[in-house]
Amino acid sequence: MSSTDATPETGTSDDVLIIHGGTPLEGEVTVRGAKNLVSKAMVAALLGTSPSVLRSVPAIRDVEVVTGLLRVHGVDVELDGDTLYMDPTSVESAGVEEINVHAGTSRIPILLCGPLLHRLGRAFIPDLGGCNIGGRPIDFHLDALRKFGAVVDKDADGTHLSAPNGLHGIRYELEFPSVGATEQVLLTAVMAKGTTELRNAAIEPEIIDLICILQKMGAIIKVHTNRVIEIVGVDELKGYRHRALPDRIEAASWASAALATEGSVFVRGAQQTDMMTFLNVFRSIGGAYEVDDDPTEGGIRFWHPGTALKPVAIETDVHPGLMTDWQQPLVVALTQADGLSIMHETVYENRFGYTSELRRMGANIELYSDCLGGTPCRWGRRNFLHSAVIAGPSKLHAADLQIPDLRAGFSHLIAAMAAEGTSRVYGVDRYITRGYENFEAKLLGLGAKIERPSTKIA
Ligand SMILES: CC(=O)N[C@H]1[C@@H](OP(=O)(O)OP(=O)(O)OC[C@H]2O[C@@H](n3ccc(=O)[nH]c3=O)[C@H](O)[C@@H]2O)O[C@H](CO)[C@@H](O)[C@@H]1O
Ligand SMILES: C=C(OP(=O)(O)O)C(=O)O
Repeated sequence: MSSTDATPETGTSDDVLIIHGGTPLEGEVTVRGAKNLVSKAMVAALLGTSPSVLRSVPAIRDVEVVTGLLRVHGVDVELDGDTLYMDPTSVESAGVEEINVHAGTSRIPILLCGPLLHRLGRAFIPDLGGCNIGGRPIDFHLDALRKFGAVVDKDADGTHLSAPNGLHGIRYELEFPSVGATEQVLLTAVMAKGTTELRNAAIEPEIIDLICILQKMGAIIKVHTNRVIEIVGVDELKGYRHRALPDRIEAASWASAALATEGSVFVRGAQQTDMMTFLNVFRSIGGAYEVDDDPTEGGIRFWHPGTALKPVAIETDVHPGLMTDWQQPLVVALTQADGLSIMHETVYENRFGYTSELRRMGANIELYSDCLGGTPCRWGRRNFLHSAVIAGPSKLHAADLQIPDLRAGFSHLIAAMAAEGTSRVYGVDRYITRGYENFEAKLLGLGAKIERPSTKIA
């Protein structure tokens, strides 16, 4: 599967942000619904026989992409402020070309399979987008769909699926607790005939929120201990009303930015329960935080305490471990810690590409083909052997940076804000807007000195 994000292009046009670094970020930002839930919640709306309403929807490109996909299938989608209304009562199949136009850079089309097979008896998956962070196969998805009873045909356009004999519940064990494959099984099993038992499932907060949505729609889903999820198929689901859980990746990105720039940022909407592992790491590094758990106005303030940051040895993992999408902004903060840190990536094959740009800025980061402490990775075959060793503190200096993917891009923004001098970061519109709402306005609100080539800062 190819990725539209796969080939970073040298920025030539206006897709560049000029950052005058060296200013601590101070102030407040608000995070809305999580990118990694909202897009899936939109797919779930396809399963309903009545309209769904999703609140706290962020203005990000992934939402636009899924809106386009739902519309080509005849779903009426309207956005009012941050509330999304989706009416799937006239769902219809769409042509390959129409779907390709709307597939964009997202990985979401793969998740339409189950709902479309239930609603229309067939589905089509184009080449998928998403971040270019190593191989992103869909073998678990297709294997599970086949077991549910789908017939899968690949041709030059993409993958065509049909379900001539309907879909039936399965007993299935994932080789790795894949987020997307768990969602695939959930979205298919809720209306399959009989019961499905999924073992070694992913249990990320976004998945639990998706389960809440499906339950509101009429599904019967039991989350057992030890990564086992049981789904009893039902004949019909109705629409839902739901407020998306806040984006814990965006929240952690702002927290890391506060630490790396020696600032203080209140992230309104950030929730302690979904960020416990991050908060432990943040504190271990020496960062300070305070939780305000007011249900509407609350959030978490993150700040640099004014004393030297401490090195840590950590590894990414599936929930409840340290999220792989938290890794890149944290590494920038670790360039400022006093000593040797290790960040071991166990989820993706190739998620340290961005460190070469940090090295050009003066960071002392080496990549090693070894596991943390020489021990094998927890997930058998996931032994990708990728560790970054960060020797800090390093004085970062300005550079021209080319963003390779979404989270790497935000880490480049943080590095540029922490660095002395003026950096140019290319690819912000192409990559950052996929997952960070109004990031420029938020940066300006925090006192960052940024400008577009055509504008002047005050
Ligand atoms: C839109 C969305 O929610 N994206 C998130 C989702 O991605 P996504 O759902 O794509 O990530 P997965 O959890 O599925 O992938 C984890 C690992 O499993 C592998 N794999 C996955 C499926 C498959 O069929 N075969 C296979 O080998 C992948 O290559 C990767 O090495 O979870 C990731 C892990 O928390 C996050 O980084 C992404 O931000
Ligand atoms: C990897 C990410 O997303 P996606 O799965 O949409 O590429 C991410 O959000 O960092």
